[in-house]
Amino acid sequence: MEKFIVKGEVRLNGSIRCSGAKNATLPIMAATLLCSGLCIIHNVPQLKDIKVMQDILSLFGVTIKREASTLIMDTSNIRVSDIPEHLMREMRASIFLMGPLLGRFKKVRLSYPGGCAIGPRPIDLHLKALTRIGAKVRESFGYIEAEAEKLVGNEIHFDFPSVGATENAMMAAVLAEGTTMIRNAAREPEITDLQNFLNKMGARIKGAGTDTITIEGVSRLNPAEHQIIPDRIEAGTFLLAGAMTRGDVTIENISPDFLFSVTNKIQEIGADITLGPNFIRIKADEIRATDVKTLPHPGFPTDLQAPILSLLSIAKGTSIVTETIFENRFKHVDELTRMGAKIKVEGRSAIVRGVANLTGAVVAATDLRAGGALVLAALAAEGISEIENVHYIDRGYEHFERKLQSLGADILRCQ
Ligand SMILES: CC(=O)N[C@H]1[C@@H](OP(=O)(O)OP(=O)(O)OC[C@H]2O[C@@H](n3ccc(=O)[nH]c3=O)[C@H](O)[C@@H]2O)O[C@H](CO)[C@@H](O)[C@@H]1O
Ligand SMILES: C=C(OP(=O)(O)O)C(=O)O
Repeated sequence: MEKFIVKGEVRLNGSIRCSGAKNATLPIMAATLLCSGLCIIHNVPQLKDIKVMQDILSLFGVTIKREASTLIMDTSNIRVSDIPEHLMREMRASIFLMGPLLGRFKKVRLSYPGGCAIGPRPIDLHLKALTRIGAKVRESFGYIEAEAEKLVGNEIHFDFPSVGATENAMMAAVLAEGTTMIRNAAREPEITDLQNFLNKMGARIKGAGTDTITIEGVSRLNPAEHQIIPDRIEAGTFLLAGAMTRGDVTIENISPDFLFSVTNKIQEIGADITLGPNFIRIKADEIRATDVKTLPHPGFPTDLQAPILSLLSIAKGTSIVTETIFENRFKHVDELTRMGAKIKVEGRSAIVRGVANLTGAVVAATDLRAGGALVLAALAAEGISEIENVHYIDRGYEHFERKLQSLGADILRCQ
């Protein structure tokens, strides 16, 4: 198992280029199953989750070639297939296969998706949405089967704006007869990216980015070429790394619009933020405590809760971080405590008493963003830290240590 060795207390300095967004790429890759022909997807990050999606799609007869950050995906010879349970379990995003397969073949059978252990992650909203447009869903022996003679547009109202359920509903409804309206839809930028890709394929979707999405069904979709949006979570993590090390870091190739909730928070705690048309720069010195509550977009993203908790652990004063999206997303707290952080979890909140210094320790990533958060803590800590379970970090941060090294960090990957 690989680990990172980090020597802390180096101020990060310089600029990095933001990679393409994992959470936009995964549903878009799944959406290529909706057409027959050659789709070209640019700005695809090299990540473990993307490789798993490639493996799953190749079972369906999709041939995929990577040229640098471009995927050339040929869906001309798709066949229906089962997805082995071990691949479904690899990541949450395997559930994205459901919408497109149902849309295209009117039938899908798969087991429950896996993914990071950050609390229960039911798929009831996905299934309800598919049922609303005519699918009959059966769940038995750990498998879900959905089929429909035809899919028919309808109103879907989500009790909660689930990102994945909104995306699955969009991908199933594009080939339905008539119009589907999704209310209380999630508003994340990745949903707008999916809408843009599907529309390039010939879909008629509008409203992504708002809480109401309208999909006028069409009879077929064509292959398309698309550029994935930048990864706002990666950008946010590097901004927080800049603040954590009292550094001066510029993230290039990122639209500040994606990150207002994060840049506002960072300003609130005393760092200087410069927003450009296509970049964000952070300069930080002393950091003050603040309260943070995760919310669906445009609120503060849950995927940056762990990284900002690391930062607040060395802020001046006491902060309260409340996680409202996932029930069990504070596993990094025990590890941060080993590094000298003073954090107490009470229900859905973490009370963080800022300390002057963290100290290096051997810690283990418990999930993707928890792993990112521990690296951030190690960058600021006195002495040397070892971060185990790097495979979680590789799920979602492209060339993480290389990018940090380019900013001056002393970080090495080893066995
Ligand atoms: C691949 C991907 O894009 N992952 C992101 C996506 O995950 P994901 O799509 O899984 O997140 P959701 O928005 O669906 O989940 C949010 C909340 O809704 C609940 N829920 C969801 C679906 C459902 O059928 N029933 C239900 O109760 C979940 O348990 C969770 O408490 O959005 C999350 C919230 O921004 C991010 O943290 C993940 O990085
Ligand atoms: C939780 C995440 O991803 P997933 O939904 O794929 O588990 C994440 O990207 O932080």
